Amino acid sequence: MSVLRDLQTRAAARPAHIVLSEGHDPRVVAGALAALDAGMGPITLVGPAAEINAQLARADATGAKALTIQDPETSPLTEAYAALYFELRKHKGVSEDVAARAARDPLNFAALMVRNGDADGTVGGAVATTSDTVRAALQMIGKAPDAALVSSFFLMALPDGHPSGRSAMVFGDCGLVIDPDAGELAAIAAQSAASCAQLLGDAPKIGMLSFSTKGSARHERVTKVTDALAILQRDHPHLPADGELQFDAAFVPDVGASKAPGSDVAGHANVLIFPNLDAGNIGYKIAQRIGGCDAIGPVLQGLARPANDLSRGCTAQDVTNIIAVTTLQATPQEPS
Ligand SMILES: CC(C)(COP(=O)(O)OP(=O)(O)OC[C@H]1O[C@@H](n2cnc3c(N)ncnc32)[C@H](O)[C@@H]1OP(=O)(O)O)[C@@H](O)C(=O)NCCC(=O)NCCS
Ligand SMILES: CC(=O)OP(=O)(O)O
Repeated sequence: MSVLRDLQTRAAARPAHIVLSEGHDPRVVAGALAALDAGMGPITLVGPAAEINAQLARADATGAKALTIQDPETSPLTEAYAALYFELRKHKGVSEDVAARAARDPLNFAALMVRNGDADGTVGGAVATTSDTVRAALQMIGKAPDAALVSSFFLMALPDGHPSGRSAMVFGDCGLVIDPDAGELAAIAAQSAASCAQLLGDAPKIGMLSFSTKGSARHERVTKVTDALAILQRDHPHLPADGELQFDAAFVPDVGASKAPGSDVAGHANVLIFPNLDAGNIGYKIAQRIGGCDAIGPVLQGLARPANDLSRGCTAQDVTNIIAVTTLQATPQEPS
C-alpha cells in the first residue's frame, strides 16, 4: 500500500534510535531487519541475548549493521535504570528491591532507555498485552506536560483500489482509554487530528461516531458525543468536525448528504472517533480482518516521548510499519 511505503521512505530519511522490548520474538526480529534494510534505525533489541542471537542466526543476520542487543539481566545500564525506576515510582511506595526487579523487565527497560535519553522511541506489544505495554510507557515516560491525556489511534491503510477512493484514515481511540467522558473524547479527537496531519500530511476532518446521526436517536450515550463535539469546537474552532454521526454517514458521501445535509464533514471524515473502547477496538479489527485494511498501532499520543504498541496478532510487516511511525513521531519536522 503506497501510504505505508511513503511512511517508510520518510522515516528512512530521519535517523532515530528505536528500541524494541520483545527482541526475542521472530516477528520483531524480522520487522527490525526489514526496517534496517529500508534505511531506518539504529535499532536496539531488548531481551534475553541468547534467544535474540538465535533468532538473528536463523535469519542469517548476525552482525547486522546498526543493530544492538541489550539484555537487562547483564546490561551495564540496568543498575542506573533501577535507580531511575525507583525515583519515578517511590511516591507509589515502590521499594529499591522492587525497582531493581522491575528494571530487568524488558518492557520497563526499553521505556527507561527512552526516558533516560538513550533511545528516541520504543515499541512493544507483539507479545505483551496492551495494558502492560501502555502501563510501562505511562509510568516510565509519562504524559507530555501540555497534553490533556494519553490516548491512542490506529493508522488504517485501506487496500489499494478501494471503492471509496480513500487510501488512509485515523481511528481513535481503539486501544487505550476505556470509557472516555465528553471532555476526554474531545481531547482524543484533537490529538487524533494532529496525528493525522503529522503522519499522513492530510487535512483532518473529524467524525464523532455514534449509533445515531444528528438526533436520529435520543440517549445519554448520544448526548456524550454531542457534548464532546461542543467541547472540541469550543477549544479547537479551526478543526473541521461533526457529530454525532453513524459510520455510514461519516464515511459514505451519499449517505452523509442524506443523513446530515449541509455537513462538510459527513461522508468525508478521515479521522473517526469512536465513543468508547468497545466500539473502537471491535471496529478497527473488523476493518482489518474483513475490510482488508492494514492497521498500524495502537500508536500512542500525548506521551512525553514516543512509545507505541502492537496487537499480539501482528505480523513482521506491522512491526516495520510501527517502527516507521515511531521514527516520524521522534523526529517531528516543522511544517514547510
Ligand atoms: C492503559 C491502562 C493500563 C492504564 O491503566 P491504569 O490502571 O490507569 O494504570 P496505572 O494506574 O498503572 O497508570 C499509570 C499512571 O498513568 C496514569 N494514567 C492512566 N491512564 C492515563 C491516560 N489515559 N492518560 C494519562 N495518564 C494516565 C495513571 O493515573 C497513573 O498515574 P500515577 O502512576 O501517577 O498514579 C488501562 O487504561 C487499560 O487497561 N486500558 C485498556 C487497554 C486494553 O486492554 N486495550 C485493548 C487492546 S488494544
Ligand atoms: C490493540 C489490540 O487489540 O491488541 P491485542 O490484539 O494484543 O489485544
